Amino acid sequence: MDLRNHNFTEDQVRERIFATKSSRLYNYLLETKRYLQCVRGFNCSKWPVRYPLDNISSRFISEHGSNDSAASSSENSQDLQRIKRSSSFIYGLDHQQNYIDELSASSNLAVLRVDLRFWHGSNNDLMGSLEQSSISRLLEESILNTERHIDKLVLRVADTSSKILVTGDLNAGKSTFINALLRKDILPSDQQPCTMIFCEVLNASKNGNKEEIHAIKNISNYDVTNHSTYDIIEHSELEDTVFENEKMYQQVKIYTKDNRDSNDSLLHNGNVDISLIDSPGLNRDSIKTTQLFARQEEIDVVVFVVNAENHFTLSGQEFMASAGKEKAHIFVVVNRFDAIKRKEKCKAMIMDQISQLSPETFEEADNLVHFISARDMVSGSVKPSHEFEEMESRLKWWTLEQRFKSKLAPAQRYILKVLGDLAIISDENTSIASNIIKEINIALKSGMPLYEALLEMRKAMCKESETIIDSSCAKVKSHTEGHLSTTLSNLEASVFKVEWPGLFSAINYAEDVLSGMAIHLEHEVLECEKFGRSIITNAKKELMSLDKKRFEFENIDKEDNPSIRPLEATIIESDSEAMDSLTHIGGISNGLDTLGIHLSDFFDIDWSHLRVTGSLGFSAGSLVLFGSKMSNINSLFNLIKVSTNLSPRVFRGVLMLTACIMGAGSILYMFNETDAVIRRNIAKRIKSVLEEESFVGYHTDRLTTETNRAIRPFVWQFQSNFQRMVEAEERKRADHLRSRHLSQEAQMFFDDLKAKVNELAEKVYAVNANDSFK
Ligand SMILES: Nc1nc2c(ncn2[C@@H]2O[C@H](COP(=O)(O)OP(=O)(O)OP(=O)(O)O)[C@@H](O)[C@H]2O)c(=O)[nH]1
Repeated sequence: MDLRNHNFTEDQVRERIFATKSSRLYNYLLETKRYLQCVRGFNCSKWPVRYPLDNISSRFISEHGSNDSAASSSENSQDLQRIKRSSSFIYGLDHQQNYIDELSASSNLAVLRVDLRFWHGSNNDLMGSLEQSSISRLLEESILNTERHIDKLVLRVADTSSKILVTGDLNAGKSTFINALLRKDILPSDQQPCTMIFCEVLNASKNGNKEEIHAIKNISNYDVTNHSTYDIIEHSELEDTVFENEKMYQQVKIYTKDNRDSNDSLLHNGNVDISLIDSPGLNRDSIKTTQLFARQEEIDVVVFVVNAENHFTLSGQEFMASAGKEKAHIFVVVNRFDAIKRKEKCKAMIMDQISQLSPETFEEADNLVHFISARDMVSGSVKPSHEFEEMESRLKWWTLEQRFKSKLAPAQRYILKVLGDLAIISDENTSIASNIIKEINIALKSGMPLYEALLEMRKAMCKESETIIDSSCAKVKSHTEGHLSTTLSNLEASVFKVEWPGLFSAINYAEDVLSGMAIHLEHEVLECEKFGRSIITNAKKELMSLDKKRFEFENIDKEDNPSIRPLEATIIESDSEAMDSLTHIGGISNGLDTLGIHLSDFFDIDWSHLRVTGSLGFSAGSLVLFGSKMSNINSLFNLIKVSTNLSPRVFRGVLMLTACIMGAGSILYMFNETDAVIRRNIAKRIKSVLEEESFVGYHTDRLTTETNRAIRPFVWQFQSNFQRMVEAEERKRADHLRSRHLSQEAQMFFDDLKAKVNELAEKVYAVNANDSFK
């Protein structure tokens, strides 16, 4: 809609255009901030946002608060082009050098640079010294700073007021000039240089329509609605405060009413609230502070008051040169012109100075340079001169005009720069993500056969390790069982070597036989234990050779599994422990330990057949036979059978004779066979005791169990080594899958961001902030 066709005044048209553009830029600023927050959130929670390394500068080049007036259409156009052509880079997991090379060809980031003051070196060193996570953290900080700056710009775009800074040489008449604009004697003025602090004059509407003077100690905390952030002073105290400033105030804000018509008033002109800031006169102490003040973003216009009698002093020249860099145009008021006699000469000299100090201002001199006498206007008692009126209307026009440049253009320019950076970052991250996905797909595909082979190998080798332990235990079992059973069967033979000392030492002999058999048995048990150890040693060797095969499994990266120790090391460390577990503790049998010599050990009595044969038996009549063996008895009965054909008398005689012979034979036999009887009886008793307590079974079980126990930990370790290898492979695959998923997410996120950034950039570019009437 063309507003000029609707009978609006020029100011109204300008204001409406300004309001529309402000509102659009306001929303674009918020949208840009949302994108930054999204990138920051993505960086924190999902994906360390990759950063073009050639944008890491050793000094943080802050774009914040940069030359607002330098914002130009051509620069914005360049930013837009930068967004459109933001290039893609090749980057992969192992392509860091490639990455750096490619990056050198990339466009530069304008705002989202990271601060790397601590780093001095080449990009190659950088990759070594800086992890991706550190760069991401720095980027996050940079994004946060950018968001904070956007917050400031949002406030600035939303702020409808404008600020005019009035500065100039000492005693040039700055305070008088402001009073003249307000038609009020509000600021103290003196012939002596007097203003010590910045005094801002604002419309009372900004303070709930109350006329008050706020003296502020800490301007950064100042809040007009919070009384604790300032002191209210009376107008009568203002002079002392401004001239002496004993309480060290940083700034004074004077809220005043301008009862004039809005067309006449500068403070409330119907469209924009304008505030005027009186500053201390320029000298060596104040010039830096005033330069800084003038550079502030909220200062829309700088009015430089020159004393017509002095022209531009050195301080004035210095200020003009420095302010000209920030604000190309300076509104120059040459005051005290009434005191000049040769006015044209004075004008020419001052114009000459301006042409050198600020050519832009000189070019717009009709609008921007005015020769006046402010003192004539104080209190509004006098009708303003034509020059003063002209200056006043030009100042109002210039202030409103400048708002486009000072408020909207920086915001527009800043948004385009941020969007340009986001486009470059999006491109880079999309490209990196896509390369990561490709590499992961290759790694997953090529790793699959290896993984399957590993699983297969684990299955076979774990089975083999179980076989080793089972066959070892089976060998120990059968050996112990067989060996100890044979030992028991041949127990008598084990003491053949014990010498028979004769009948009178039969007890000693029996004791020797008993202990000899016990020693023999223990020796045989030890033999079995020794056999068990040899089996364990073999089993370990077999396990070690299996473990070597595991360790040498092709392509398995040992560095991935640092926790897996070769089995050999563990076996060597625990060797003696494993062997000791087979050694019996205490005696080999409880019964054997308590077994003593019995009287029956000396007699060969078989109670089950009710027969007694022995060394001392000799009763033929009672059919109880002594000192004979089964062969004797059989002979006797054969003899009896033969004798049944004899007469009773003869038979009795034969019987008696036989008994005598047998008795004598038995005595003789006793002398000859006692050692064998003792051995036999003791062996029999030992066997019976050992059978009762399952001697063979006990030792067989013990050695089998201990063999199992000695080998089992190594089998477990071997199996767990394999398990860890498999788990490491599975972890690697899971990591790959996770990174692929993240990379896919990142690819989509940055693709989407790039599209949104492009779209927004077009809209921002379409706001012609530099031209208020288009
Ligand atoms: N002749 C003449 N004197 C003026 C004019 N304007 C101001 N003065 C006088 O110049 C002196 C200084 O005026 P101020 O307004 O205090 O000057 P200032 O620049 O604010 O002074 P500082 O802030 O202290 O540097 C006063 O005595 C004024 O009366 C003018 O237009 N003509």
